[in-house]
Amino acid sequence: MRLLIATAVDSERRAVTSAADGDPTVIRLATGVELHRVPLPGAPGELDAVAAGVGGPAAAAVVASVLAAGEGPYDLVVSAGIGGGFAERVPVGGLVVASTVLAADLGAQTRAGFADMAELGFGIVAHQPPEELATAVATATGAVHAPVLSVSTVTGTEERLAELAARHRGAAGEAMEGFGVACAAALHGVPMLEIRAVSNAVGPRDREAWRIPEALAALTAAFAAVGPAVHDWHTRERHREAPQTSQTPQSPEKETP
Ligand SMILES: O=C(O)c1cccc(C(=O)CC[C@H]2O[C@@H](n3cnc4c(=O)[nH]cnc43)[C@H](O)[C@@H]2O)c1
Repeated sequence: MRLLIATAVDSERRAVTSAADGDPTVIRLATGVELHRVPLPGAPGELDAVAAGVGGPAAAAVVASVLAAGEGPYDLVVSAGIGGGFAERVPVGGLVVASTVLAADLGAQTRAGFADMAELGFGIVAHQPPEELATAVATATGAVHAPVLSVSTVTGTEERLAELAARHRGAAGEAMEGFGVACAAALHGVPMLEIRAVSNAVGPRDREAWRIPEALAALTAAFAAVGPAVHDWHTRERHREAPQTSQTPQSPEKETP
């Protein structure tokens, strides 16, 4: 089993790979993108981590290029990193595993308010990670399992917080890359998850209140714990896909004279 983990920056990538023992093997692709490969903690397989850049466009471009580069095949893509948390659902230092990955600000401003790309007739604004897997990973990591919003602008006011919370009731997290990673994974037919470690509360900008080291430590703990849940899901998926073998004994082949 092989997983591709896309973080935005190097510190997040290191937080992921440091869940495994030993130094990563670095694989430099023709594009210059670096994969940092470690054994998957707690299960057979490998994990390739890439720092794909901040924001959805960079994440989508890099993940799509890695999936096309031939280091796989990958069984799962994970968008992982720090993120904002909606305070009533998850504390700073906590984790969110996305039940839905939502493009929260991709759309148009109309006189009647915001209209998203789906309402405008331009495709989808939500990707669904495999429900059984996301639930198992949330349980294994102690994460909140709820929608995560992908935005291009980090929320920095009460007004914006209220607007997003009203439009996406139940959302627990906000980050920038999930939807881009999900688009790339979907293009290649690979299942996808998003895991966010909360570095700050979504709301009025307060850079002093960000807790990046605590969130990175939570990210490492999450990746130390996900292996068995992912392995069990992958095994079940393989059994679902495998053709049933016949129980009827085969008659011996006739020998040609
Ligand atoms: O507000 C600032 O001054 C500032 C300075 C440096 C970086 C930032 C970022 O917004 C980094 C975004 C980066 O981290 C993820 N992230 C973390 N918290 C949030 C959030 O509340 N809303 C959206 N994204 C967040 C994001 O996925 C990026 O990778 C700000």
